Amino acid sequence: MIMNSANIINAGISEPGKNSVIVITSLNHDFGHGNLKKQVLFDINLDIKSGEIVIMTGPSGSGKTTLLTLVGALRSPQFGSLKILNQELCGAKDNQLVMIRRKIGYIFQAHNLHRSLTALQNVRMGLEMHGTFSPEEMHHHAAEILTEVGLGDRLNYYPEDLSGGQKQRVAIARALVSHPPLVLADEPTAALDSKSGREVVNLMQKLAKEQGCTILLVTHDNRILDIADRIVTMEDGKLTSSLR
Ligand SMILES: Nc1ncnc2c1ncn2[C@@H]1O[C@H](COP(=O)(O)OP(=O)(O)OP(=O)(O)O)[C@@H](O)[C@H]1O
Repeated sequence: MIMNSANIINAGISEPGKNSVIVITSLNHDFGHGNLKKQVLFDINLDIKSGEIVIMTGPSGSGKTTLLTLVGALRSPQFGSLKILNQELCGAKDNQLVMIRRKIGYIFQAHNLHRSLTALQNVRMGLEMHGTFSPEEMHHHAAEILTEVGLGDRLNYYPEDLSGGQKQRVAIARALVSHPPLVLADEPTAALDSKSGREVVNLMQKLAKEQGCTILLVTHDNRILDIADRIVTMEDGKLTSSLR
């Protein structure tokens, strides 16, 4: 593992908020209005440091995906405080949410690859939205990270010609190609057999540690808990425990 400053800082005792990528304070969230109003998150407090891999587990319907989408700036927080990379998302304007999204890599259960694009073209998309790379640079970086995830001989394959594990590896390459400081993953192994699931999380862990990025991963898969630096549990909309 390549040690970077983030790992070294995390090895010691650190103050709340310092070197934090995610700082959540007294966060509540409701769905619906009036009689249909339902509170799904209650007084969430969480501080995740740079370079940490945190797994969130908990029963179905407990609020994990809701919290992940709030952290990912994919829905707007209503009450409390949610700071991602020092940007407050409560009350943030749309363009501020868009800027934050560019700094986050997303990996979902269903890989969400574009069927009409090759593996290489799908990964390139992870760079195109930044608008800072030439076509040659995008090609080079996409081919390089696909080779790193073991798909150097599948660059021009379409998703339908790849296995589930290979598709998820393309999704990981797409999420990490721009070296985002934060990666959010929702059930990344749910559609995979245990061997492919293990390969996929090992790969996420390796790339994340090399790049020094922070990962927040939601899973029901007990077989992958060992990759976490910390495990937090959601129950009935409350974070009930935090184990290191
Ligand atoms: N868009 C929505 N509108 C209304 N209610 C919602 C919405 N999204 C989620 N909910 C409700 O919020 C609660 C939490 O859902 P959420 O998907 O966050 O749970 P989860 O822990 O991720 O579940 P799972 O493990 O099954 O994915 C559930 O009761 C769900 O029905």
